Amino acid sequence: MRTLTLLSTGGTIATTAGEKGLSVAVGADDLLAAAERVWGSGGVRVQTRDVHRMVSFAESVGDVLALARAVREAARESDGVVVTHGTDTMEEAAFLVALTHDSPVPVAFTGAQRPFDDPAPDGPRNLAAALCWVGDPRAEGTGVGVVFDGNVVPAVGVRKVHTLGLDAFRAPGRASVASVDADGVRVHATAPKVPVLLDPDVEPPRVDVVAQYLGADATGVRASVAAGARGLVLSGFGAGNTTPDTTRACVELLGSGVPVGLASRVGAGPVSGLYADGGAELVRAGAVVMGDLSPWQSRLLLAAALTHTDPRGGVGELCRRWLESVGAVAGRD
Ligand SMILES: NC(=O)C[C@H](N)C(=O)O
Repeated sequence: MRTLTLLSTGGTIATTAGEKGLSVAVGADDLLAAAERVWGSGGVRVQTRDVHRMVSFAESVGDVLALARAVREAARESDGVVVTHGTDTMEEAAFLVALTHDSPVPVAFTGAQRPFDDPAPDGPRNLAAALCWVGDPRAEGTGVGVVFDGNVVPAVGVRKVHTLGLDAFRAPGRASVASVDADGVRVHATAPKVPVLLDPDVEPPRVDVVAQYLGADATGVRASVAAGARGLVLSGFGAGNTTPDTTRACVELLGSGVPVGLASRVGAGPVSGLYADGGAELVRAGAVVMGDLSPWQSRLLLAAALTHTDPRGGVGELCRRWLESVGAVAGRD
């Protein structure tokens, strides 16, 4: 019989209503029992562990690294791993775990938009689908994904696309790997192989995201560096543009050896250095073009790359090769 591991971390899926608002009240065993009422136990054995009990907007990078270590352990002793997690930072947590995951054992993040005690909760069905996916032999070697509202989406490129709707996770411009319903799993596409870039025992350095908005000056850039950021990612306009003040400050930073990643605030599509005095200027100065990754995933990629001492061609080239291998930027040859 296949053995799966369910790791619970909290999130709305595990919350109930109280006087002050929703708070985490339920652990892995109760979540599993609710999921098994959806389609039964599926002939697999599921072992459970509560890693922590938090809403995901309160998690730190250190908390997610502790989760990555729990996933590593679980992958050694089971055929598939499911993580229940808050949706607010699921796209970052799943991505960070994907950067550390070096096993063919599939990992699925899932959660809910409605609390555990909602009269029509989505959590049990999402969890049932996630267990069904990682318990399917065709999931082996597909890495880390997010299973939500019946879709299986790879962690790389995934975004939360709705604040409250049930169909809350997509990777715009990328295919779903599979779908899951009461009939079982339908496989649609091959998941990209994700090269390991981060040791989960190593805390990466601080990398900040700097937002762009009409008339933004360079205060955010300067404040981040003053606060100790070893790299920055710009959440740029459109295909990756920045205000003149931001461009000037970042060109200066790049000149002094601080890596700057270029991403977009748009929500879909790749960035490209097109405009003089905007993205083109930054790319000429050596900014790392983050392809279609969100600023939040880009920031974790750059932080992970910075844990490597003197990588061949530098940190920017390490990111570029990684982005190319997961299909986030176009290949050179
Ligand atoms: N739907 C959710 O899970 C949102 C919740 N605030 C969380 O991220 O923990």
